[in-house]
Amino acid sequence: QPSPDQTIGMGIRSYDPEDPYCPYPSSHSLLHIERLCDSIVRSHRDTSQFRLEELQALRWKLFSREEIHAYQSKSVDEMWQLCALRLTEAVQYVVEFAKSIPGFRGLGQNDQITLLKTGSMEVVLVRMSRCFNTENSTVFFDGKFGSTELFKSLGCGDLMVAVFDFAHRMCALRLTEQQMALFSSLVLINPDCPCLEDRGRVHRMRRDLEVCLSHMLRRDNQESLQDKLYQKVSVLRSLCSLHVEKLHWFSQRYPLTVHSVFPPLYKELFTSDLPSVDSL
Ligand SMILES: CC(C)CCC(=O)N[C@H](Cc1ccc(NC(=O)CCc2ccc(Cl)cc2)cc1)C(=O)N1CCC(C)CC1
Repeated sequence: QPSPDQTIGMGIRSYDPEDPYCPYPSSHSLLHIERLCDSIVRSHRDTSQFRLEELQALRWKLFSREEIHAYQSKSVDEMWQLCALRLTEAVQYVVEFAKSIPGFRGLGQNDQITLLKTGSMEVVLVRMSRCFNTENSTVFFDGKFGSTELFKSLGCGDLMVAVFDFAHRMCALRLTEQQMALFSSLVLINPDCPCLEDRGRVHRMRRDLEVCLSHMLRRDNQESLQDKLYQKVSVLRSLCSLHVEKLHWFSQRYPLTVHSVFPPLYKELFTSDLPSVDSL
């Protein structure tokens, strides 16, 4: 007698729930999809770095003129180190999120790292909208909210404008945490990544996540959001390559800083040298 979730909805063949990505014909039981949604939403909540309520409570805690002046008086490499540290922190939470996406751990180590190398920065930029205040264009950084002027000494004003502009546009979509969770998992599970070893398996994961997202948007009566979200992916890619480009510019001018002070995880994810696994 097949167990209930092996026959509900489109699913016609039983599958091993322990290995949700064993190859089976393109059919998913509704229960499988709803379970997948729930587990991704839970993972997002458990790895979101800051709860929305915390960020809401802090959103009018702005830096004073003196504090802003202090940041602007930091040297280029000092400010870069601080931002790289914050970026690495944010990436580490995204790595934990990725590892708890059903099926991700089932991928080969190299494919996990390949997906993280490209996707983790993109998810950081998606999540960043949670700590962005569109009313005064400020972002949570180092305990308070600051505008682009805070980052003047980085010497990459164009990137800052692009990052803040993207945060504005993400906020305009007014995603719920559930929708952000699913969108983040879609950004990470990218079968178009170059040099994937088991592309088929990533494809199957991706297809289920797409079914999850459309299922959720239908439930939220917001199907129009689907196209807007998929359009955001290309902006994310360009924003990430701008980050990497600026990092190369910076590492040429301050090679010692990048090679001695930058957080190890950051060097692996955003530089071309071969990744190691343990620091993940
Ligand atoms: C609270 C949670 C919900 C989410 C927490 C969160 O999103 N933290 C981010 C992480 C972050 C940090 C830095 C950047 N980029 C830059 O600084 C551009 C220059 C650059 C490029 C490359 C390197 Cl190596 C170093 C610096 C992107 C993101 C954060 O701390 N932010 C948001 C973005 C501004 C620019 C800085 C402050």
